[in-house]
Amino acid sequence: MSIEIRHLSKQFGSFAALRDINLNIHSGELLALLGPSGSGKTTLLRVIAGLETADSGQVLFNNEDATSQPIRERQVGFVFQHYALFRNMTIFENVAFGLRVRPRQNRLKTQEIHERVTNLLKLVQLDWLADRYPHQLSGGQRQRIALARALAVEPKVLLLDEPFGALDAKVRKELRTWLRRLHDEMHITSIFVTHDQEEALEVSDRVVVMNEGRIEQIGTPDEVYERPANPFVYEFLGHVNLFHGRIHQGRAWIGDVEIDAPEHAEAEDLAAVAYVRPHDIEVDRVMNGESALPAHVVHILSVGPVVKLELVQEGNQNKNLIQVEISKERFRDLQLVKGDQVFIKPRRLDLFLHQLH
Ligand SMILES: Nc1ncnc2c1ncn2[C@@H]1O[C@H](COP(=O)(O)OP(=O)(O)OP(=O)(O)O)[C@@H](O)[C@H]1O
Repeated sequence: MSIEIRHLSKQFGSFAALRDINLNIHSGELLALLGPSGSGKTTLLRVIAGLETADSGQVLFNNEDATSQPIRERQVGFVFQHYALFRNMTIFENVAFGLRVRPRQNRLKTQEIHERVTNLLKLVQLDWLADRYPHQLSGGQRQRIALARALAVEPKVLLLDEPFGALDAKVRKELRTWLRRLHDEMHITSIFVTHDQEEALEVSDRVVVMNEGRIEQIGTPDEVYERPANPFVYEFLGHVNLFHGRIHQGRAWIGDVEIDAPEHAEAEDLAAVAYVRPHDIEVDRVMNGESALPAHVVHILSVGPVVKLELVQEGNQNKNLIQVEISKERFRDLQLVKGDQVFIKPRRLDLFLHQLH
């Protein structure tokens, strides 16, 4: 089932929770809605589900307007952050629940219900827990059962609102991989709300980055991470260093370092900020080429395959730390210790005009 969202807006009193949202979700896609708290992710999910009505705009399921379609006709399955399993029912009965409460004329035969529930429990790899009660399961197991229960009624769309939000970091990571694999087998159009960037980037086919009720960028995890559309996305997705400089007729200067900026050919001596990821900064002990920024090392973190350096730019008023990531081999070649002077140069950067942000 494909989903199209057209010019969707929603106010709560005078507060705009969604502002002119436009989005196409492909059939079978796993899409993450990512953004800070209050950015409108849950509201958007609830409007798609039919739990909330928008003030204006449309939701189309398979090109048909679903805006006024009641919830039960939308065939959506839900999984929320807090597993809402029935405490007095076994795991098997929890998963079977949606099938048992169907009107008699649509209800499967007892044997068919048994088969479907058994298959689902196998799919979430918890068939051995069928006779237990929810309190006898771990948080991660309960979320997998919540997912099996949502899938039991064969939804066309699966909506997951921070499904792993209440779990500890290790279990979250395991369930991420597991959800990805499950989705690859089932191919149900799924929308997944999270404020955890790593989770969104690891699990989804595409990420929708939201902020203050608007979509800032839509793209594959690679696209939004490697080519952020604007400063908000840059800062929200991973660490980024900011260097202040100027742009003039297609050339930019950060300190003495001169950079091509063809996309700013029209700029006439404007203040700009360069956004540079920690792994996109070159470090050397000597000035390599005509220009580089002098800095000194204030901290070294050398655990794991990547060495993280914290530097302070010399002669710079603000003592903001510059974070740099280099390989262990490069670190060994440089033989750096705390206090050493280095010269740095951005290998790749994005320039944004200062007055716009
Ligand atoms: N029923 C409501 N009445 C009034 N304001 C609401 C209501 N529901 C949501 N809001 C407001 O709308 C904004 C968006 O909320 P929403 O829950 O969609 O954000 P979110 O991105 O999912 O945040 P979180 O990650 O914290 O869940 C918030 O500022 C919230 O306070």
